[in-house]
Formats: sequence, C-alpha cells, structure tokens
Amino acid sequence: MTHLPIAGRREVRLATVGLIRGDRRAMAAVLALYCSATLAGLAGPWLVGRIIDQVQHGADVSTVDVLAGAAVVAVIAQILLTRAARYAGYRFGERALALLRERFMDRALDLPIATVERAGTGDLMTRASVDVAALGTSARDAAPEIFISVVQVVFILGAVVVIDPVLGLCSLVATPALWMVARWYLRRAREAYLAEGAATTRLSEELAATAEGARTIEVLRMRPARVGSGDRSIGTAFAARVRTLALRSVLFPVAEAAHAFPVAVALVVGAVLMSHGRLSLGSLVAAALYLTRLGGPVDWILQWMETLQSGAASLARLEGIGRIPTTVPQQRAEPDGDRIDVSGVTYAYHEGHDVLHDVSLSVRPGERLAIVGPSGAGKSTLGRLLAGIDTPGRGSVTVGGVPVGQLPPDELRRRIALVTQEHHVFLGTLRDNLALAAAEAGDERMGQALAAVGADWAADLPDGLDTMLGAGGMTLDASRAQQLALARLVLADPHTLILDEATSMLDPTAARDTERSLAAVLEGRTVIAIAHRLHTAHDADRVAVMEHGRVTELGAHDELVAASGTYASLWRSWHGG
Ligand SMILES: Nc1ncnc2c1ncn2[C@@H]1O[C@H](COP(=O)(O)OP(=O)(O)OP(=O)(O)O)[C@@H](O)[C@H]1O
Repeated sequence: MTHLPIAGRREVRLATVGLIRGDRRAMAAVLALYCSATLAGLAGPWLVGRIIDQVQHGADVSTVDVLAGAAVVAVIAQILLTRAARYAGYRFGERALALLRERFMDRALDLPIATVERAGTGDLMTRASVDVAALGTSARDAAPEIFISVVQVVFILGAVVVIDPVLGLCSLVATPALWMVARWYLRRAREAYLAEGAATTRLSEELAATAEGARTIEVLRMRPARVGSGDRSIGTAFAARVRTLALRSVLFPVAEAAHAFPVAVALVVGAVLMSHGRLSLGSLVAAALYLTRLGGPVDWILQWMETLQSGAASLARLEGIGRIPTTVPQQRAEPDGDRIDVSGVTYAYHEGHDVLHDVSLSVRPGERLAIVGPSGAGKSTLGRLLAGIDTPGRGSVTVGGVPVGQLPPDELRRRIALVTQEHHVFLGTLRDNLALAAAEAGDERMGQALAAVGADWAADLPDGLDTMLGAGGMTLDASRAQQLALARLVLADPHTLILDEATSMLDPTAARDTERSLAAVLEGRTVIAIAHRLHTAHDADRVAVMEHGRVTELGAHDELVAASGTYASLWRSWHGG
C-alpha cells in the first residue's frame, strides 16, 4: 500500500504564512488589540511604582487617589481589550481552520480515485477527522494562546528595559536555561505522551477484556496467563507514566527557578542602582512586579507549544494532499463524437505484472457491448480504464478521439459513467442526493428522473424531495437505493454507461425491479456491460470474451455461438445444452 504524501516544513511554513496573508486585516486587528490589552495590563505595576514614589515624596491623598483610580481604569480596559482580542483571535483561527478544511476537501475530492484506493481510504479519513481536529485545537487554542503570551513577554521585557536597561538585562539571565530545558522537553514530550496514551488505552482494554471474559478465563484455566499479561500492561503503563513524570520533574523546577531567578537578580541589582541614585524605589517595585508577571505567559507558551507542534504535524498531513497531482489535465480538448476506442492497452496494478495485454476494442455510439469471461480475466480492470479511473500503461482509451484521462473529471462523468454495485445514499435530502449528479436540475427534472427509473415511492413521500435520507432520516432498501443511483444517472445523462455487475449483488426480486429501472436508463445510450449472466450477452449487439487479460473473441452472439469457441461452450454450459 502506498501512503499519501506529507508536506515538508517549508510547505507548512508557506501554508501558515499564506493563511495569515490571506486574512491580513483581521490579523492586524488581532495584533493591535492584543498589544493594547497588554499595554493596559502594564499600566498597573507602573502606577503602583508611581504611588510608592509619590508617597515617598510626601504626596497628598488626592494624588494617590488619582493614580489608584487610573490603575482601576487600566484593569477594566485590559479586561475589555483582552476579551475583544480573544474574540477576534478565535474568529481568525476559526476562519483559517475553515479555509484549510475546505481546501483539504477540494483537494481530496480532486484526487484520482486510483490514488485513494491504493493508499486506502483510512489514511484520508484519518486526515479528514483526526488531523482536522488536532489542527482545530491548534488554530483555536494553541496558536492564539501562544500569540498572546509572546506579545505579553515582549511587552513586559520592553517595560523593564524602559524602566532601566540594566534591569532589562537581568530579566534575561534565566532565558538560556529555560530555552535549553524547553527544547529538551519538547523533543521528548510528544513521543512520551503518545506512549503514555497508548499504554493507558492498552491497559483499559486488557482489563475490560479480562472482566468480560471472566467465565471463559476460569473455565479454560487462563487465570495465570491473564494475570501475567495484565501485569505486563500495568508495568508498561507505569513505565510510560514514570517517563512523562521524569520529563515534567525536570521542566517544572527549571521553569519555576527561571521565573524566580530574574526577580531575585533584578532586586539585588536594583538595590545597587538605587544606592547610586539611578533608580527610584517605585521603579524597582514596578520592575519586580513586571518580572513576576513573566512566569504566566512563559508557562503558557511551554504548555501550548506541544499542541502547536502536533497541529503543525497535522497541517503537514493535510497539506500533503496538495502534493498529489490531480486528475485535472493541462490541456482541454473537445471530444469529436461519442465513439470509444481502446487501442493496444496494457495495464498493470503492480509493475511487471500486466493484467491486460494489448487490448483493442471500438464501441460505436448506441452500441451494446457485453464483456464476458472467467473471474480474474481483467473485465473490471478494463471497465475502470474505460471510465478513466485508471490510466493505461501503454496504449490509449479515447472518447471522440480524446484520451479519457485528459478530460476533467466533471466532463468525463457527463460522458461516461461507471455503474457498480455500490449505490450510496448520502446523508441529506432526496434533493441533495439527486443534485450530486446535476446541481442545476429543478424539481421537475428530478421528478421525471425518479419516475423514469420507476421510483414511484418517491412521489408518495410526505416531504417529497425534502425528505431526509440516511442516518436519522428515512432508510432506503437496496433496490430503492439503486433506483436513486439510477435516477442520478438519468440526471447526469452520460452517453455511455459501463455496467460492472450492476445487479449481481441484489436479491432476485430486487434485481428484477432494478433491471426494469436499468432498462429505462440504458435507453438510447452506449452500454458496455460486464456480464455475469449470459442472457445479458445474448441481448447485446456484440460480445467480447476476455481471457487472461486479452480479448480472445469478439462478435455478435450468434456468430460466436456458430464459431464454436470459448463463448459457444460458455453459452452451452450456461444454457444446459
Ligand atoms: N486493486 C488490485 N490490485 C492488484 N491486483 C488487482 C487489483 N484488482 C484486480 N487485480 C488483479 O487483476 C486481474 C484482473 O482482475 P479483474 O478484477 O479485472 O478481473 P475480472 O475479470 O473483473 O474478475 P471478476 O469477474 O472476478 O471480477 C486479477 O488477476 C486480479 O487479481
């Protein structure tokens, strides 16, 4: 299985910058609001310093009152501005997330089906669910919180430098130690917490399984084995927890010390500066108050950094989808007519193992061609090539002279449709389900399409086209679901249909109903039917027999029967003759 690609650091950086650039005004507003809120927050300690200085110089009560009043106003302004900044920040995050999600969906829907099939849908599903959720937490919480904290740290340091540059330098004394321990921690934390999560999950699964299977365990005398494996799981979980505890027991004390140390150094240095008359007591108190405030945002940064890292990993996985070349072709060519030509086609799922060898066929507009042959002969593979899902290794599959792979997917679907046993009912209204095939179709056309395939039940629905289908709504049985799929085909109106065992999975009654609906859809179109039951072949204009990846016989039913080849013997054995 080939994995879907993952974007590199540079692409992730570019994507992030692109998101910020795309919403530049909002970003500027967020930045301005956070800066204002932080500035308002800085007023408090500064005013306290001024009050101390004023009191020292024998100021009267009214001066102190004014300064205290200003401090109150600053606190209120800080609260209001922070609220506005958070609101704007979260909205920015949500918009960025929505954009990424939509871009991911667009890219995912543009992916060549063959690529998705080869990578397995699980990978794509995980990216669409787990990674989008992880990115959501990053965009919604981690990024804004880190952003606020960085703004606060910068402003607090700036304020201390303004009070006195020497004190500013003191506030950086612990930075190298903090930087080193943070790097050390972040390098190990992700893996350690993932291991802890996995060990905890394993332990609870183990205990639950033991409890549920208690009787069986007793009967089969498996107790020692279960106790042993339970002990091992507990041991693993314990070791994983000790590991994360060890990481925290290094990070937190260093971080605590890193917060306290600059305050202590600043007080000592400040006292010296004061004794030289370079600094007032009020300024020293203000600087010390600022430095004690550094701890909060620094802790916050450390705490959210990990989430941001995992968000970046998710972004790399979401952006990775963009690395896959889509099916959208470089040049647009207009097919000349509806004729389908397969010429000299070779195809291999795995290099060196061709499953189609030099297949050539022409299907004229309106013809009915049945493809028959033993299992594994390559019929479905040929069907996929005709529908443009896979591209031939050598040779070409063209419609009206244009290779099917060169037609944009939308255009190709309007010409050629592959009908398989899958007839998915999408969650939504009946109208939504039909609009997938023709978004522009009105209610009348939809009604006609449903009537054409004999879906009379649709006319009796109380909510009509607005009836909700799928989970929580009305469930359709297999034959109705297939009628819905066929009505979609009528709306899409392709000139060619490739039927791959379209009715073989249904029960016989459903198959009969469906066959009638199918007959209505086939009317007037070119039909290439991968036939499992030979009466389909009997009714076709021509029959192609495939064996070992080659077309070995091609002609009308009667001709092939008369030729006494493979088809004739298949027909005889099927007919019991
Ligand atoms: N996704 C795949 N990956 C690898 N090999 C495949 C894949 N699909 C089919 N094959 C192989 O290609 C060959 C042709 O398979 P294909 O399904 O086209 O035959 P078929 O004639 O349609 O058979 P059936 O009637 O059983 O569906 C078989 O050998 C099959 O094992």
